[in-house]
Amino acid sequence: MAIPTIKHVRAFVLRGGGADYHDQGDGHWIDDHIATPMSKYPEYRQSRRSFGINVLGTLVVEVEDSEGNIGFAVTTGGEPAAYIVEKHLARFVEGAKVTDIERIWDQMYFSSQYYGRKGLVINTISGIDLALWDLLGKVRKEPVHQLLGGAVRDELQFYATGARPDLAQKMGFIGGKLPLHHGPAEGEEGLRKNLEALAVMRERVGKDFWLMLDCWMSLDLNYATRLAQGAHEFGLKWIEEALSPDDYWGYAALKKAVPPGMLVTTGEHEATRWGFRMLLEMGCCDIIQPDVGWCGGITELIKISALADAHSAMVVPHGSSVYSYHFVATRTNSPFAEFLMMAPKADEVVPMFHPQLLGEPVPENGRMRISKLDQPGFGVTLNPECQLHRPYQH
Ligand SMILES: C[C@H](O)[C@H](O)CC(=O)C(=O)O
Ligand SMILES: [Mg+2]
Repeated sequence: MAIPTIKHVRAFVLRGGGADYHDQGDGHWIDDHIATPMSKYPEYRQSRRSFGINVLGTLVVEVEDSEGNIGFAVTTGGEPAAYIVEKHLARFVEGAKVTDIERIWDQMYFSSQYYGRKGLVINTISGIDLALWDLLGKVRKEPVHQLLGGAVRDELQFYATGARPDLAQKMGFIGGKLPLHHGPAEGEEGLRKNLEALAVMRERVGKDFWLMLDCWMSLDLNYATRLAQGAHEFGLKWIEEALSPDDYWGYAALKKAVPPGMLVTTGEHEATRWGFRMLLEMGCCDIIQPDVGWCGGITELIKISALADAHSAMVVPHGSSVYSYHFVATRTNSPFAEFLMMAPKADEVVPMFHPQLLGEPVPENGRMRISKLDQPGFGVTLNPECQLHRPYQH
């Protein structure tokens, strides 16, 4: 069979939720006084949008081959990412074969290393990489999980992230991860309130349901240690992203300091095999949480996951909807998945990247049959009602 070549790469920007899931309206639980590294400034404490968490918006990458097949993906990155796609990285994609994914990744990464390596540039590379996997799946008429070697289980099991683990329990999820509301600048009273919120939730869900705390990089080592110790009596399963992603030394110390049985997790703002190598070799955590749309895409996640396996660490990707479902299905060291509750009150299951994707599967009773992921590529289409904007062209 002749292998098609890639003819066009296009980058668009979209606003309003979706892959940039922090880009929500007023009153959403995800923007309600959540502890962040900016919480030390009172004026940026109440809302993450106030410091600009949603300035970028969604990046949509489309790749089209010589036979008219189109692969696409969404991630965070917006207009600056669209610029990088069109003005820089497109040259490594156009003209390549649809199977050249590994070489394209290598060229994108090393040609942008002098200004890239992490953050926006790796989000951008991830978006292109996911679009290429989607295209390959469409060309081969196979879902991405089959291209990755096939599913190792019949269904995925999910925990839910959101303000209402008690409702998530009723919806069949195996656990609930609460956002932490108060950072160190809110002192002892804030710490008390954090523990009270956990205690209230434990009371509501009973003793066996998993409860976790997502600290979104907001703490220091001392506070994180005290929070973990205080949370132990309420059966906290894990403390997530307690420290700055750059503080590998702090994570290694935190992992030693938490009560026995409590897990330390992090990695959603980490990128590439080299970043995760730091986390794994320094003994920073029990579970790594790469975001498929931010860590380098599927091509890089394969490497990150193999490294984690060799360190006996679990890989439970952060959010990222279908892009992580197809991966988690194929790995024994990814025993469950995250579902971000994007309903404003976290009281119902809505597709994580709503409204941008059509055909986006959601867990039912906290589970998803792998047969829900059997369409070619990632099995989703762009919602034609979303207004695509193409700010740059090459
Ligand atoms: C709830 C967290 O602050 C964040 O918005 C999502 C996240 O970190 C996670 O799902 O994990
Ligand atoms: Mg998190």
